[in-house]
Amino acid sequence: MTDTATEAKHVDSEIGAPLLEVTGLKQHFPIKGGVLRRTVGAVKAVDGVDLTVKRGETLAIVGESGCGKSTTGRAILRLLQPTDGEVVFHHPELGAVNVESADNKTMEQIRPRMQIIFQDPFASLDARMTVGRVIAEPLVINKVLKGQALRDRVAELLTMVGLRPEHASRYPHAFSGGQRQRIGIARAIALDPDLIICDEAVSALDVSVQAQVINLLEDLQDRLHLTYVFISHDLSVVEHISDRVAVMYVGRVVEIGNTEDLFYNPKHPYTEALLSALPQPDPRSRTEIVPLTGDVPSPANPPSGCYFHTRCPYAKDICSTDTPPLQEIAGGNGRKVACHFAEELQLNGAVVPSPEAVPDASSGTAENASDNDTDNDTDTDTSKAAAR
Ligand SMILES: Nc1ncnc2c1ncn2[C@@H]1O[C@H](COP(=O)(O)OP(=O)(O)OP(=O)(O)O)[C@@H](O)[C@H]1O
Repeated sequence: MTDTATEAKHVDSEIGAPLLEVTGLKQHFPIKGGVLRRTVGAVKAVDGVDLTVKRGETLAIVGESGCGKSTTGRAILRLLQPTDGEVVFHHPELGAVNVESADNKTMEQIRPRMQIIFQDPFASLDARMTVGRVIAEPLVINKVLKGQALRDRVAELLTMVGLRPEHASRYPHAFSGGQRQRIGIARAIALDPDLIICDEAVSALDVSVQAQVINLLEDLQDRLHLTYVFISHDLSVVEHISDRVAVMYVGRVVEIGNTEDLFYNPKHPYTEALLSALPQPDPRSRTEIVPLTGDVPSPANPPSGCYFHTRCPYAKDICSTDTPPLQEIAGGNGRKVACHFAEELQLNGAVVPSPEAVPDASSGTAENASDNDTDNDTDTDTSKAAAR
């Protein structure tokens, strides 16, 4: 399929319509104990997540380590079989499909449309595969192309991510971190997906390379009408890339809303605490830091009521007994918050670095970014060798 055909394929799809609707999603992992290895409990990694992802948008999922971001991503794609809940994917031809209960034939049709990019795209791949084979594999497995047409498509994909067709014959270890992530992106877009889950996709990269890869993701989103779920612990990156943000705490979404609203006017005390730890461009503008005292509760044994009450500076009696539902707040521009006092609390937002403060990645376009990666990446020697 040519690049132009890829772009045209999505023209009829309505930007802004729901692409993914997640309701009550749970992913519990059994805890085994005793000599008989009986199930004695469960790690409630994801414990009732509700969110909607609109076609064409970037929804970020943020939260401290262990709050269930990655597990949510994997359960959405059914890389894990969800314990409970619904994941409805709006397939361009099949319409609304329940992913969690779809049969094998339907899954074969859905899987190509939902892809994932990991922090290390090669961790689960055979290091002896050439870059060309890595990118071609999904096209081969799904019997989409073969022979010269396959080689042409791989060359096209390499060019689309800012690499060169001749890179197809090289091995992943010869590339820098930024280039390896570009290869992972080429593989993810090979089947012309609707949705890509980016799981800490730029977290391991040097900051300037990170900006170039983000630019590439944004460029591809425009060209291919992609929808992203962007899982990250880095709020500066999230502020730059996302249209909306879901904040997770111990397996649940506690706040979800438009990025700007949520960053400058948070409504959940946990969001306020996360934002107050952000570096601020002007120290005079620093708002009071809300310290996150204590540890994140174990998802195997979460507290009663609101899971955040044990660390919340505003907690009252009701918070330890009653679980606040995630619900839309009045005049909140569609914002949903799971806090008994969401409409009463006056919380501090963040003064985050403006997009200008993110290193200029304007030179990181598809044409020349591979060279910039090699210039800026820490893995300079091997990447320069690969570029030669
Ligand atoms: N296969 C598993 N078996 C048991 N527990 C698991 C499994 N996978 C994840 N967990 C637990 O589920 C919880 C959520 O993990 P998850 O990786 O989804 O969090 P996260 O927010 O993505 O964190 P990080 O940013 O550190 O990756 C953690 O307590 C983790 O230890």
